Amino acid sequence: MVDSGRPSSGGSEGDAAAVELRGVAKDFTLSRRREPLCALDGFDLTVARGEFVAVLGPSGCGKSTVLRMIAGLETPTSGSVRVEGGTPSALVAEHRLGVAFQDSALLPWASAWDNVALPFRLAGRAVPEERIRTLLTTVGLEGFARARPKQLSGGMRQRISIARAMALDPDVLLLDEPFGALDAVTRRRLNLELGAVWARRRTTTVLVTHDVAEAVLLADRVAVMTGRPGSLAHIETVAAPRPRGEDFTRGHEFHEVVDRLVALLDDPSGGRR
Ligand SMILES: Nc1ncnc2c1ncn2[C@@H]1O[C@H](COP(=O)(O)OP(=O)(O)OP(=O)(O)O)[C@@H](O)[C@H]1O
Repeated sequence: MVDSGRPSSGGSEGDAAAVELRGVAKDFTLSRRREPLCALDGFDLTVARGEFVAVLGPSGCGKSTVLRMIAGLETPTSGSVRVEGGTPSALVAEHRLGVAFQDSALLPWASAWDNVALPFRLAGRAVPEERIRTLLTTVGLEGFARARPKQLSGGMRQRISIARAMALDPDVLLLDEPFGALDAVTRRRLNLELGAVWARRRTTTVLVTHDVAEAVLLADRVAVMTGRPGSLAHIETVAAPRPRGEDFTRGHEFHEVVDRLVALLDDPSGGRR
């Protein structure tokens, strides 16, 4: 099922790259008196079209910065970030990028329905009622279309965020700890649901997470970063068929990969070779 490998950043040859970061460095200037903080240095990652890649790494290694660069919210200090062959901002301008972050704010005064419909309105498109209904059903909220966020649980709100990120059927979906604030049981259930939803559409996805089991359950490949300044330490291919359910998470191969990745993350060298 698995194939642990050297940190080659790419999918197999011939795959069309949906996301490509090459030699990316990012320095943050905190104040004029202090040295810039080097968050990333020489970071490479290639995500093939239709691939699900999870990014793991020690706290502060630059995972969110990577995602924010793919989303066009940060620019690299050096190196290049290409998404679907163009710049992230070009993809954003065409509404082809879906983003769900842990703190993705839902409109508090709007219903679940209106929150999921928001991307259509922002793109100046007619709201296709059937599509909104399907999205709400997909994330298990068909009975809550009229509920406002404060009437819903944290898990339900995260499902709305994910439905909203998928609303325009984006070319690339970016998920930053989307279930980070949830209890372990809810998180596990949503992981299984997201895996099932993803297996139907296979949207190119990059997920940032601290949860090794979540990464192995959901991803085709898991990228492990070094400590700050972050670079790619290791790529793990998870070749198990989809959809992956409880059987997969109970199998010894799943636990073998999880253990290997946990050991890498525990390595005080941060996985540097
Ligand atoms: N806008 C910013 N200005 C200054 N420093 C920043 C900024 N954004 C991130 N950093 C710094 O860059 C480093 C990487 O941050 P980032 O949030 O990408 O890490 P992370 O791996 O996602 O962390 P965590 O796992 O703890 O969420 C951190 O040291 C952080 O303090």
